[in-house]
Amino acid sequence: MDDFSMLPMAADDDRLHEECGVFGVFGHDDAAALTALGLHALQHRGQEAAGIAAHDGRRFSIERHAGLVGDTFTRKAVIDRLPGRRAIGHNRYSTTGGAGMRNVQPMFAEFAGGGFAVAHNGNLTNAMILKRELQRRGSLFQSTSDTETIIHLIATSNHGQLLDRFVDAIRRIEGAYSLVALSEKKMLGCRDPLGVRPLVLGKLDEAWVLASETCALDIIGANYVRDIKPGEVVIITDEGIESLFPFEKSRSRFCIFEYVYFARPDSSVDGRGVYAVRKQIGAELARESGIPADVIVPVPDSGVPAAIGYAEASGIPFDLGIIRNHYVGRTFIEPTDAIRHMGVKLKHNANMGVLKGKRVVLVDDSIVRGTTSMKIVQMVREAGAAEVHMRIASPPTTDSCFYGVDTPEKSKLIASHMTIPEMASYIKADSLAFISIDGLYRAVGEAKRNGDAPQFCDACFTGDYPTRLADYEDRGKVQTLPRLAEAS
Ligand SMILES: O=P(O)(O)OC[C@H]1O[C@H](OP(=O)(O)OP(=O)(O)O)[C@H](O)[C@@H]1O
Ligand SMILES: NC(=O)CC[C@H](N)C(=O)O
Ligand code: SF4
Ligand SMILES: [Mg+2]
Repeated sequence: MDDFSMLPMAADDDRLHEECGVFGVFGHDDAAALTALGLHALQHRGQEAAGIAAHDGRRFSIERHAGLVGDTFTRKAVIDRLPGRRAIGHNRYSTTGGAGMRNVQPMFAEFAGGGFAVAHNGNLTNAMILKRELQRRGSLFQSTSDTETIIHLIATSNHGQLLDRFVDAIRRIEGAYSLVALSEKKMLGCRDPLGVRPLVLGKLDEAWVLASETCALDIIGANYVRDIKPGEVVIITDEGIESLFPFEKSRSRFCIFEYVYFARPDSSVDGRGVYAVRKQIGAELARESGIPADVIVPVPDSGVPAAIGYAEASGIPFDLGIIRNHYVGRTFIEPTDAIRHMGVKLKHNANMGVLKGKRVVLVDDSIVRGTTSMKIVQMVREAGAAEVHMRIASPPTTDSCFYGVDTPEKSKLIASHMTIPEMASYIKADSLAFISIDGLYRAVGEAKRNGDAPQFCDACFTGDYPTRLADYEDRGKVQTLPRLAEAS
């Protein structure tokens, strides 16, 4: 069997998966409890497992558990096992390596100079190549996650001080990473040179806070200070905060899909409110591909802000024609194929009174495999709609993500092998339109996409990857089989 355990995993089901959330607090008596709250606010970024590592000035403690933050970290006994004024945490949705406990973060290592815990959002694109090289030199990997590579690069660095070793390690990794790490004396935060994944700095009284998104600052009442810059390493100690910029300056390529789908609408990235951007995408979409209709209906939850923007710009009333069941867990187990095909009905149901006899425009953020749209169009028709038009708040998803978002492989992306009219007939919509790539850029405040130097990562819509994909290009070569069976 070919092993691609160190390559991003292809999602087995029909939805886009989240990525990960990271959080850290330095200098607060309730560091672990605040971290649990921060992770709870970031729960949308990963639901497989959660973990917290804390340091009390003498020792580290760590708790890692499968499932949601609230399943474990609301228990006083668990928080009591995480003493200290410093803590970091992680919500995981795996992109490299299975979902088993040995891959759950934060990862912890004992170096000659002391303990080190690290939490990673993103995905490394050369982790497998580095892993092979490190193993040949004697490194013993405990997991199959890309993140562990960073630990071995630090351990085997020729530099002396931990910070120099850390910088040496991040200079060798490629791809996307927002990291939060804890050493004996410091909390580190860092973003890859292109700043693909988000990371913000906040302050709560005297304590420093790092978080994937501003909504995690809000939950604990911390003030937003600023976004960590692409390629920046922040070093937080009892003496204060310092920054290093160990990379050559390059243009930022933040993930544009964070604005479309991943980030929480109440978060801001680089001063742009995610909710406002989503509404603007809807407005652009209405201008680009408006159609006479009676009602604008979002596919909840992720389609809601774009549908509001579409309705405002088109002057057509917005209404909730589809109701979502919030108790369907994101990892709901559908035991048989027949039941699996009913999947969307478990989550969405038509609100007949709003749809009957109406010309309906459905607004969703994206089409990945087409499963959701096909089922929703059918459901809306069965509820008596006269016409069903689908409008999508992102360009067609033609390519997989290698930077921390678990998309299916390219061949499973409907837009990789169908034209828009073919997709329209596949999902049985009366019409289908996607926002243009320039329309999307306008919605985030740019005049248009700069083809020579794109302002964002938009590779899943353009195939224009901002970094080399070394492991992917190398995938035909010898693979390292995981020796230990693990949950996938
Ligand atoms: O074309 P498909 O393969 O069906 O995938 C596309 C759907 O997946 C996502 O929603 P999801 O159901 O993941 O979650 P949400 O509730 O956050 O919108 C996205 O918002 C689309 O609705
Ligand atoms: N989605 C993510 O950001 C995952 C982080 C890391 N690549 C892992 O698989 O654990
Ligand atoms: S490929 Fe798409 S989802 Fe992945 S980082 Fe780039 S824009 Fe974001
Ligand atoms: Mg959705």
